[in-house]
Amino acid sequence: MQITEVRLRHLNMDLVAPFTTSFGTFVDKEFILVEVKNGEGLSGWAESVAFSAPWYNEETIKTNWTMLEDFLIPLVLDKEIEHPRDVSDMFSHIRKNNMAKSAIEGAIWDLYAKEKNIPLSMALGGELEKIDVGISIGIQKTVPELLAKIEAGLKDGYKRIKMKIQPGWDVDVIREVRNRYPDIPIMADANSAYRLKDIELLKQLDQFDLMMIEQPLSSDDIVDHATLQAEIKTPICLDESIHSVEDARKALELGSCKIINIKIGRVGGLTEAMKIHELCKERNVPVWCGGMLESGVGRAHNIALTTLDNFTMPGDTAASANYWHKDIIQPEVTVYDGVITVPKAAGIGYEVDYTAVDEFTSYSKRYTNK
Ligand SMILES: O=C(O)CCC(=O)c1ccccc1C(=O)O
Ligand SMILES: [Mg+2]
Repeated sequence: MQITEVRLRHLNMDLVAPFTTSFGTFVDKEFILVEVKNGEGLSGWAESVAFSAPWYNEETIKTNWTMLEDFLIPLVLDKEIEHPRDVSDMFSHIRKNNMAKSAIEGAIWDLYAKEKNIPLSMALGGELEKIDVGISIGIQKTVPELLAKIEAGLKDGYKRIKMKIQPGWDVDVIREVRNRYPDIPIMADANSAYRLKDIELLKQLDQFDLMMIEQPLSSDDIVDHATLQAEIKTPICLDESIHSVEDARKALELGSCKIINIKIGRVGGLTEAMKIHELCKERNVPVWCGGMLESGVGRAHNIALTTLDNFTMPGDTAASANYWHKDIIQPEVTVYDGVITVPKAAGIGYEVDYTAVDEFTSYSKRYTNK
């Protein structure tokens, strides 16, 4: 396959409600949408999940744009690409910048699947036709507001409730949630808000029968997490700490976690995500697909990846309407009883709505060698 043109667009979409994590609050989502074209009029799509500020990882929209423009696009434009799985090797001499790499690699996977006229899920080797999803609920101002959000999530049928925690919004809040809902699957995501010195507090979480605690300690740590995991019963799930299959191997060998959250952008693309999935499958470690408040395009990629058979825990890919007044794909992602039916159309399986894309685009740029 050959990419003859790349188009980057900068979009900004308002969230239906603010989303607060231990590192900050989102009221809208700025992101880069990548479109790669071949000579036959087909387009492949993906989005960068980098945020406007470097508060989840070191990447930002601007660093991603620069990496794409200066390094990554020139490496793929007009090059003969035998298979999208080769793209990550073409980028291997460029350090880090995983979200930038993933944005173009994902678009090439979509284009490849469209050229073959098969769904992206099939191109990845995924077989599930329906996937289970949960919902991620941000830090709220009050416990009643949190309980109301949980109630709504349960009513929509989401298969598990993830609540964000941070110092001051943790043990007491989870206790109230547990008292109100003794049996539901709950997990907590700290986004690296604690340190090993908080171990006594973290041990208290064991009483609530949580499915897991996600990324309690530093975003670059796997050593202290191993110490913590040895001291608590609740499974630790790593998110921020895992950037590659090598990171995953080391974390599993150290005993730093029992579950891994796979985010395509964080690990540099679908090919690396599949490698982590494979490693975890060999070692009987369950994985699930994390979310980054994606538009429908990123959501579609998450859905395709989740069709691989070791994605045995519900992911964060909730319905479009949970985030957006209007999404940029047709149809939007819908969830019934906590289940998404995997689309069967070619590529990402949803049509990108150019009118909606234009509405949210503040600037764009075309790259060709001509
Ligand atoms: O609903 C989603 O897309 C996931 C929400 C979420 O938990 C999240 C949102 C923004 C940044 C990091 C995270 C995370 O999983 O840690
Ligand atoms: Mg997380």
